[in-house]
Amino acid sequence: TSLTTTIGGRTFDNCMMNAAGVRCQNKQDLDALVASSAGAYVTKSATPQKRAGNPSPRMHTLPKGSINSMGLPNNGLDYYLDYVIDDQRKRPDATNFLSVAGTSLEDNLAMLHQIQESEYTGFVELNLSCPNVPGKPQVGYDFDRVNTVLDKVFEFYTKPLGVKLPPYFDLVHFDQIAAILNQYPLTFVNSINSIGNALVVDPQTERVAIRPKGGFGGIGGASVKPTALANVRGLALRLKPEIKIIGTGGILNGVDVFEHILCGASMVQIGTQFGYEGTPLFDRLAKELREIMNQKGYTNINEFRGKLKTFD
Ligand SMILES: O=C(O)c1[nH]c(=O)[nH]c(=O)c1I
Repeated sequence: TSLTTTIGGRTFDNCMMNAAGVRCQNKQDLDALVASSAGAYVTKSATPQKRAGNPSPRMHTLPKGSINSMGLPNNGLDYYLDYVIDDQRKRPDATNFLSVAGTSLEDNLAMLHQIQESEYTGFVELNLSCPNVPGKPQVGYDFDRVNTVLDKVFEFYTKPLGVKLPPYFDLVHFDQIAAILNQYPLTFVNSINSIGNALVVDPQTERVAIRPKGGFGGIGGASVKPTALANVRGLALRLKPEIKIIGTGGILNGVDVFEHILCGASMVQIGTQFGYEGTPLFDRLAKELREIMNQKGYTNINEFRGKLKTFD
């Protein structure tokens, strides 16, 4: 049973990888992903300069997932661009993802110009959905800003690029965001980012769980899977077929991977659970997905991608 998948003309021997932000901030993390059975890696979302991020405690684990308000801590674009270019020289046949999350249009354009001029030939994931930079609304929830950003980007950027989107909660919003995205030569769309600005309370101490923003942060893990599947399916039904979908959110087991692919995902990313389990996760998920595929008689993931049934 094959878990290979193709996006933007690049073939990945495994349809599973990490989600940006989790165990991908420094060279050691990324080397571990390279050494793992993950089909690719994505780097921690970069800003032009190194950032310390929000004050701790800024991440808290829950039985049903996690809450975080990291605040975009990262080593700066140069660090990650150097890493992916060095890796590309060593492994020219591998395709990976460089995530960028400027806190302004100018920063995003400056970073993409730098990447465009570089020898990097891999994918860029433009993060339009960081919920945790105080005072900075998520671009993904302002449709005019999404249009403006993509207009400006595709004036000059010619390498394969996708966007990381926040979860939407209204079918009209699926219609609106898909109508915008379908106008651009996007290689992929990654859905979903964490469910932003949730609140976790500790009833013992009667206090919030994390320090930044009065305790408000993005939720990941098991509890977000129904929202993640809805967004993957909602976009799969609306986006032009050349825009592939990366499914992220609520993946703990092989069955969750299967469900994301059934809803239309070509690749899946794992965040919260990868944070807990580390790279052995990818071996476990592949084994579990293969078991499901064998039971159902599928030999590759193309046979069931997007084949979710409805009652009608
Ligand atoms: O707080 C973060 O660093 C963060 N946290 C998230 O849950 N999603 C994001 O895109 C980011 I950039």
